[in-house]
Amino acid sequence: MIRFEKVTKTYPGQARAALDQVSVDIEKGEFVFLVGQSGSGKSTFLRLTLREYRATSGRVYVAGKEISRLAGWKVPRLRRQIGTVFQDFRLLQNKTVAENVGFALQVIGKPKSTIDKVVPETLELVGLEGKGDRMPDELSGGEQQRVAIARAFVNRPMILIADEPTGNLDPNTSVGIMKLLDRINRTGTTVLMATHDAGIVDQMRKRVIELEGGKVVRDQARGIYGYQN
Ligand SMILES: Nc1ncnc2c1ncn2[C@@H]1O[C@H](COP(=O)(O)OP(=O)(O)OP(=O)(O)O)[C@@H](O)[C@H]1O
Repeated sequence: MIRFEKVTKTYPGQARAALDQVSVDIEKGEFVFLVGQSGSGKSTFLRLTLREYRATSGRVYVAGKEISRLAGWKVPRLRRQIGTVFQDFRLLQNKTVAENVGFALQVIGKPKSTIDKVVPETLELVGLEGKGDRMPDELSGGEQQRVAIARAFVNRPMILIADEPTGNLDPNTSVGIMKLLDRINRTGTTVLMATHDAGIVDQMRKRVIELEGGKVVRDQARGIYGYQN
């Protein structure tokens, strides 16, 4: 589903590569934690997967396609297959919960009848049934993250990328968010999550890929967080 072949990314003006000859293979349906100290290259890995950047050398494949060579006009189609969730939720504050989730379908041209059916179903899936008419600022942090996950998942992407999704949440709330991501993963969606949350990684026992100075230093099935902050 995601394959990096000797991928190097050097940002303009930087002497050191942010990712250095990284090779990784992630199968459909896997749940993978990406760990490593600040600056180790986690965000760069995620951004290359989304084609926000092109690799300086090497190849990045998503769903069998080599995306570093993808024509620019095909990038939106790629991104539609990848849901994204961030630490800071990134909800549209002037739209209701249902509108935030429905907007993702609206922009890809889905008819209103589909949106009216799928949005409540997805809100129910994330445990927010009945809260569609609320505004984001009327929700707790954990609930706002559930809205963000609903928005990322509403068109059933093949891949869900989560960058520190529990970074702003207390431990109990984080457990709820992880249960939800696990549930989404069980529907067949590949989940790739960058995190500094040792407790969560140790509890979930999923595959752990550790980066250090832009290199993969560990790739462990049913792994633990395993490094000191
Ligand atoms: N746009 C950019 N321009 C120049 N250098 C960058 C850019 N983005 C990241 N870097 C550098 O690339 C390296 C890897 O950064 P990256 O953001 O991928 O790390 P990270 O593991 O995601 O860190 P964090 O945990 O703090 O989010 C760092 O040395 C960083 O300074």
